[in-house]
Amino acid sequence: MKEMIKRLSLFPVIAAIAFLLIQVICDLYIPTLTADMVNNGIVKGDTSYIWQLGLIMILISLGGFAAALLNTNISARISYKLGCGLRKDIYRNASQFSNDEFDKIGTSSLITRNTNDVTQVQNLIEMFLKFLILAPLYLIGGVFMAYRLSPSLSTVFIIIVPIVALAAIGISMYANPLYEKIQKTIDRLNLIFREGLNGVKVIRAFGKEKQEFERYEQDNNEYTKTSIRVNAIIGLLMPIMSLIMSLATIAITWIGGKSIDSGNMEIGTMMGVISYSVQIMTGFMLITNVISSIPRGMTSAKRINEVLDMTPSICDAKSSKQTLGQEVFLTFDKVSYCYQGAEKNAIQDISFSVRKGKTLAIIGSTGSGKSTIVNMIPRFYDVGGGKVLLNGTDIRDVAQSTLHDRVSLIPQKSALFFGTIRENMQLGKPAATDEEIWAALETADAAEFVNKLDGGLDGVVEKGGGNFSGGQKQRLCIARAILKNADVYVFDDSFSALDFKTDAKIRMVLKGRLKNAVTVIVAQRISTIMEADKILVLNEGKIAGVGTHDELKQSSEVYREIIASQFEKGEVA
Ligand SMILES: Nc1ncnc2c1ncn2[C@@H]1O[C@H](COP(=O)(O)OP(=O)(O)OP(=O)(O)O)[C@@H](O)[C@H]1O
Repeated sequence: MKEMIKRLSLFPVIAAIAFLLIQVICDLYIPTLTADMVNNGIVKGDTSYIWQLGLIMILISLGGFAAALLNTNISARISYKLGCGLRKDIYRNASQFSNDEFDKIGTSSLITRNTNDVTQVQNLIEMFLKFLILAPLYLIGGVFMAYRLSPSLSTVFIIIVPIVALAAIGISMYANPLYEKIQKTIDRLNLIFREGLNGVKVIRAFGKEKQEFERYEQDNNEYTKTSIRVNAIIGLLMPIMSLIMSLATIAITWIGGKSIDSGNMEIGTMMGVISYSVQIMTGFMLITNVISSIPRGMTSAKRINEVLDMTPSICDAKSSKQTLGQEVFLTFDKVSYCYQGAEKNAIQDISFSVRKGKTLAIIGSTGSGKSTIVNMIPRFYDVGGGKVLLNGTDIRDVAQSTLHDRVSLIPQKSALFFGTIRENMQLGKPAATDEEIWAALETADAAEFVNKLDGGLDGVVEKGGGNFSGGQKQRLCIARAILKNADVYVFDDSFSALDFKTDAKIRMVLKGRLKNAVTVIVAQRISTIMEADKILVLNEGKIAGVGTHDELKQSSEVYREIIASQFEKGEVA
């Protein structure tokens, strides 16, 4: 929470607290004036004193009202600005994360932290500025003012206030871990809900709706059970406080009544002390209302700090050279990588080199490490051993922005964004003209269907490209990637949704267009890669063969098995 408080601007906080103090002083002064009015005005029948004091009381009440309004306004501004800053920083930090950090925290948890957790912290700060300071001031101020009126009557408060305060602290400490559990369950609920919505078609196709619903229901019940438990504990506070304060009021009336009887106390004094008991009670009520926000807000602050303190494992070295060599070539030199928590390397001792104008193809069974290799090229993961060199320079010695400028990646999963075709294409080259975009679409065999869209380049792309078929999405992604002027073009299984004819047609046009760059193609189909200058055959993360199609047919058993399996399916022409 300290880190959250450090983010607040000093002046508005001081202003909010100052107005709060004015409000409390005004509120606390009223019972003393009431006692004075009863003892010296009403009992003695002094009308002018009653008018005079009445006017002062009205002015003080109005002052307290104005101060409360200003405090509320400033507190809301402070807390909303804090929330805005936190969301911005979480977004900025998370956008620097490498895949390792995303794997560690999880996308769903990041979303919960950026929404729910920020709101909890925001609420706590607002409550803190409005009530959390007010409550102890009412308590301490009320006891102090009551003591000034009657030391004997206020001994009742001196005994009960610490008891109730200790009960509140104890209950809050007990609730703290339960709030942590609640936040984690919300993370899981979000994860299952998100997965369920994204994969709704698969779930239906496999008839797994019931199992998925049960998985969700289990966490949902857990969340409800824990929330009910927390509320039952926190809910104890209010009745306990009410009971104690009622007993206190009875004690004050009894002791006060006896003192008035024996002529040792005036009636106004007892009325004043009872008014202070109401204010002390209000202080406790405020604490009760906000006490649940404290552990919840603190848990959320901890979760937010985890994201803000997380330094991306992949960052620019201080010695980052800003330039790459002029001669275009890509080299992997004995590269190995092991995913976090995995028992063995996903890829092991991978070495190859490809020059400008040449195509390297990577083939292998699922899970053999193809995507892992291509993710190393833009440094989405850093090598565990060995090195990756672009144009002769170790990519870790280059600023990431320079590297990303020179690498164009078409990921396995087509990523299109809500907007227009033009906006999506311009991600590849922000200043691309319509002619350039049409030329790229032509190369990717996408011009024809884009032409038929209402609005052409202004045609709408729905979220995730939902209004296009799998093959159309892949073609749009290819067009976007080749618009970018890069040294390396990486196609990670980007032709899989295309029919054989379109696949061959696009690859032929691409060969001419990308003649000044290195092309890396990952594919499952032999027909997609058989014309490549060099084919890398992967098996369980290791190289099982390197060569051209004809060479591998002779030398690689794994390659022959892949060909045989595809002949059986009739996939190889
Ligand atoms: N984020 C990850 N965390 C842990 N292990 C992973 C992760 N991503 C991949 N792996 C593991 O690394 C190995 C290689 O995976 P990779 O995705 O590179 O294979 P692939 O050849 O591209 O597979 P596919 O053809 O199915 O896409 C697999 O055993 C996989 O289970």
